[in-house]
Amino acid sequence: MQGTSNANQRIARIAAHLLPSNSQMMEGSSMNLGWENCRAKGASPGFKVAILGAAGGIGQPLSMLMKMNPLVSVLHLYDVVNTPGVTADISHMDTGAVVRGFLGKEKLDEALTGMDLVIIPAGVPRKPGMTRDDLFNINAGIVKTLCEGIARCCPRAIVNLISNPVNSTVAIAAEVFKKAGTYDPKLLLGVTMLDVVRANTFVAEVLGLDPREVDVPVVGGHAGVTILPLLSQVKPSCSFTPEEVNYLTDRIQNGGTEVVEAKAGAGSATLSMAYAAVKFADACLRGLRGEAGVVAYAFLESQACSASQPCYLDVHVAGLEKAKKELAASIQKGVSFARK
Ligand SMILES: NC(=O)c1ccc[n+]([C@@H]2O[C@H](COP(=O)([O-])OP(=O)(O)OC[C@H]3O[C@@H](n4cnc5c(N)ncnc54)[C@H](O)[C@@H]3O)[C@@H](O)[C@H]2O)c1
Ligand SMILES: O=C(O)C[C@H](O)C(=O)O
Repeated sequence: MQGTSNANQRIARIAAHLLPSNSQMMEGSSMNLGWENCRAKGASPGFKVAILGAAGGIGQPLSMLMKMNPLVSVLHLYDVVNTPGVTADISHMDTGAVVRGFLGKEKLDEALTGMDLVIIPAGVPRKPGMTRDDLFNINAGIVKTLCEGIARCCPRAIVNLISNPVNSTVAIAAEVFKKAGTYDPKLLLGVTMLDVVRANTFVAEVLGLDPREVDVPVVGGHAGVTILPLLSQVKPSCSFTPEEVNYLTDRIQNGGTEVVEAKAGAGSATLSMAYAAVKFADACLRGLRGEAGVVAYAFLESQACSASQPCYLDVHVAGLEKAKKELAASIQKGVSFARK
């Protein structure tokens, strides 16, 4: 993730055709476990998923929703506080996944061993007046430690990274995995699905449609101007006035701040984030099991948009240069932190 091409890491299309190699590699590995081995006592066949930061504002509803996902057979809940209570509570739900709780740093490796998918909402949230980048000093270290565990215990797992600032934490994770020799850009995904969820909702409001009928591609990173809603690519096909474009772009780019201010010091988006994280995780699991045509957006390193192969976005997206500049700086900040 260096230079211009780094700034271009942004599109995520988790299409099933990208993932067969991943599935194949996992078949032969001692970590992964084909469908049969994924069977836990009392559970249906399915995937093993760990949530790191499971007792938090996002972690709790996310754990509940993942327990309801039929593709999950084993759910590991890890946090440095309160995991036993959350685990006991969630484990009483009469759905297929078996739930296990892991409390404290010494349990991290156990929580991660054998996982197919690791979702990370660990870290502190914003308060009014803060930027996501203001969280860097605390969250960078948390993400680094957790990713070192992933490299040790489940190097072929898909990682869904939620902890902010996503534009830098993904770079930190990538550096950790590179150092461990386990980095595969296809497996490391910064979660920007909440931007898509918000865009669908706000665009549907303007168009007078049901949000479930609306599909707004949102690319780029996950902070202010780095969030790039592609309003010309909305489905169903439609057009907006310049005023609508300004209103929608501003609202989508600042949706997180809208929630932070409304919560007035009690944190940032948790419930909509848990919903978005599950939507994204479900897309990953469906891709992983070989389902065709699964498409989602995330923040990742993409060779498709390198300097030598300009991406079509370079031509069409207003604000892209601004986004690239800010992304390049955020990525570099993460890289420098991880390398020091
Ligand atoms: N990507 C996105 O779209 C998006 C959306 C909303 C929030 N976020 C980010 O998600 C993060 C979590 O938000 P929240 O509202 O759930 O915060 P929270 O404070 O409610 O929960 C965070 C949890 O992380 C745990 N934690 C802290 N250090 C840990 C460690 N070393 N290992 C494991 N767990 C650890 C805490 O104990 C806590 O339970 C924040 O950084 C926030 O900015 C991202
Ligand atoms: O805005 C935040 O700090 C949390 C999150 O990134 C969001 O978009 O809601």
